[in-house]
Amino acid sequence: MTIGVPKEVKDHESRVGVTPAGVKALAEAGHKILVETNAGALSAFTDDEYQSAGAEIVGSAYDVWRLADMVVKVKEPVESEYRNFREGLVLFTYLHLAPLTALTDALLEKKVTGIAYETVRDRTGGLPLLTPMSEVAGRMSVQVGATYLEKEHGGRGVLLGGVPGTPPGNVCIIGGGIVGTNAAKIALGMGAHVTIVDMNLNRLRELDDIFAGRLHTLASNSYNIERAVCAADLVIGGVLIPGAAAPKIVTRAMVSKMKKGAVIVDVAIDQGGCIETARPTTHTDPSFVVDGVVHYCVTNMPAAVPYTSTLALTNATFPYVMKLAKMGAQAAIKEDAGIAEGVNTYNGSLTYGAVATAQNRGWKQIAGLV
Ligand SMILES: NC(=O)C1=CN([C@@H]2O[C@H](COP(=O)(O)OP(=O)(O)OC[C@H]3O[C@@H](n4cnc5c(N)ncnc54)[C@H](O)[C@@H]3O)[C@@H](O)[C@H]2O)C=CC1
Ligand SMILES: CC(=O)C(=O)O
Repeated sequence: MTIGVPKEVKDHESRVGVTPAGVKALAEAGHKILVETNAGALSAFTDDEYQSAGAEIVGSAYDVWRLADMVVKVKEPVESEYRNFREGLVLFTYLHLAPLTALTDALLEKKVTGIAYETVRDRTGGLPLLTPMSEVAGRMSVQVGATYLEKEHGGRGVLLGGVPGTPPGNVCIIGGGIVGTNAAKIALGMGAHVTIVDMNLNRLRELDDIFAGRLHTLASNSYNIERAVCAADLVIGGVLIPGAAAPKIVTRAMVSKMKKGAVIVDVAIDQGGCIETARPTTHTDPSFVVDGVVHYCVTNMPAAVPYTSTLALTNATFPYVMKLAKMGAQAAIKEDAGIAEGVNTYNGSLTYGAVATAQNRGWKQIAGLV
């Protein structure tokens, strides 16, 4: 199979879909790998390293897309990349289609097989290709939030850990999954007072055990959420219903009652955001203020730490890249129920129910199409 690795074009996206180590393993297995020049440069991988590992370095993104059977990326294509879509192309990347109707239309129109990292499942029902970036974004969310809490950045001037004789900052984390757990680790490490809200009571029990009672757990309902966000200096949004548009569980009215200079980091913004006042932002222009509350809603947070993020992401994605290359997408989808769960578009059909619900359109089960 010919595998294409284009340079990412989304704002400040500095990760890359395959590392030189991945290229070496693919080349040894007999595959041809086309890497766009400088695709790995911001993750500290040079063209020379890719070439030594067995890749062909290609001068233009257009040629990488045109010549590849499967394109392996990191982020959902931006509009300027849609022209590269063509029938039969396999695209393996984050897609986050629920809030992205134009991208969904383009993939369907060109009959691209779109396999979304964020909906691939493992045998335990987990999301193995979302997890590593949720770990990164969860940990980052607290350091970003701490920075925006500084007066200089529009915040209320609270040091999360406080110092002896002063109260610590209050961190409220909505969603106790991978983002939430990793945010809690860092916030507790900094000495903050941490509350974590989830609708899954068993998850709250696990968190209580994991953190040995060092954080407060709260069942998710609008009464509890309003009280918790109003008391918070930093609110972190980490709610997910896989593939679906995130539910807006922190409302505009709640935000209006928050402390002035408090900070919201809505990590779930890639699925539309779980805070009603959130809208997607970029690393170039990451924040805005609503009702005196600073909002940070960058849809590709891990791009800020590309060396860590590329390694963490490709550690997880690479076995799937290898399997898709070895078997071909159709056979891999038939054989591996977890990969089948990743298929969001196939031969002109939408194949993921939660995306269809978010966009109010029809869909088909992938099992009936391959
Ligand atoms: N902005 C960025 O750069 C990044 C964004 N993300 C996003 O972060 C979000 C969270 O991801 P993960 O932590 O991996 O998901 P996860 O599935 O591990 O955790 C989500 C949690 O939300 C909880 N939840 C669902 N509905 C809820 C409700 N109504 N109230 C309270 N809790 C509720 C679930 O019970 C679960 O514990 C996703 O949208 C993911 O795509 C992840 C990485 C990077
Ligand atoms: C998960 C995701 O959207 C990201 O890592 O950019």
